[in-house]
Amino acid sequence: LEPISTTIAVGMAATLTAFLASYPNIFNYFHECCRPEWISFNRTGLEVDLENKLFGQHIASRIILKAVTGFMSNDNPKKPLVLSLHGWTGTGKNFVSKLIAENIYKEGMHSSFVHVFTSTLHFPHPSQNHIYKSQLQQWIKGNVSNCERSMFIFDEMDKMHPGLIDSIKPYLDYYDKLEGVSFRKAIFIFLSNAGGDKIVQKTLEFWKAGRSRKEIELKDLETLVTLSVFNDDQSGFFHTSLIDKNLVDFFVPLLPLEYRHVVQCVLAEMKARQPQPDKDVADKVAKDLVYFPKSERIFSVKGCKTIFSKLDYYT
Ligand SMILES: Nc1ncnc2c1ncn2[C@@H]1O[C@H](COP(=O)(O)OP(=O)(O)OP(=O)(O)O)[C@@H](O)[C@H]1O
Repeated sequence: LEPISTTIAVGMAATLTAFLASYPNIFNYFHECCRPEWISFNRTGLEVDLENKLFGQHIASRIILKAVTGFMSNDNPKKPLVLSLHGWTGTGKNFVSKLIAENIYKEGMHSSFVHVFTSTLHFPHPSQNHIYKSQLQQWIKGNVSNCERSMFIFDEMDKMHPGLIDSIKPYLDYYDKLEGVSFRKAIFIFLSNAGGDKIVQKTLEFWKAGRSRKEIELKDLETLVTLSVFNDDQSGFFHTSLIDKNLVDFFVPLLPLEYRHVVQCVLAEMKARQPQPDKDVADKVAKDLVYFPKSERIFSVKGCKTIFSKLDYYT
């Protein structure tokens, strides 16, 4: 009979060998790298997250699940995935981008393959646009050559200078390779408030007609949003040919949030902080927010945006 210590040692050696076989470079196990161990799409995870964590956005949930699933399950996409998310403030545009990132990258938004640009923060001075342009192009190219499954999120896209948007256009197109780099597996997500007022108008129309919000379909909003974005001279999309060249694969409208959605947001945040969420406190927080339009007071002016700091005050 072998001593127990020998059996354990043999077992450990076998485990170590198997481990080293799957990780030829042990460094990759601990350090994020561009490999399936770190980047792999979890469709069920995204579906469950959209269902349970994103409130009041039935259209966005459906499009995003379909778009991301289709793209990530295609090993040879013809172009990068380009999503343009539109909606009123605090309706979940950044939040849903985070859910996408978390279900693709093990490190979620902290992944070194997820890059966020905020127009007013990263490109504040129009006079520097020529510098921003080449920096942005170099940055995108460098990151995609490092990892083709990179994700780029552009926040406040409506405040981005049209020239800057134009400079990233080639990367969104159907090119096989650009200067030796293929961009076809990258994901670009544009976030903006552009078209948000049209989405509000339509949602209000349904409400006034006594129709359920869930009856609103993408076709009720898509043309409205693209037209208003395209014709809005305040918007960065204006003058750019992102829209007329069909480089955006999906326009994703986010609906304005109602009182009941705000309550859901507060309860979700409470749950994250303590095991027993308190519905009365959630109601109090939601009641103290401002709702519009003035006569009907249906939609939260700031969506779910400010509730987190308010919650500290109520608990
Ligand atoms: N539809 C939603 N469902 C669940 N939580 C939401 C939703 N909308 C907003 N939230 C919560 O509110 C926070 C702020 O929302 P978020 O930053 O996503 O808004 P936004 O649409 O990007 O706003 P802005 O246009 O002002 O940038 C999120 O981190 C999330 O916790």
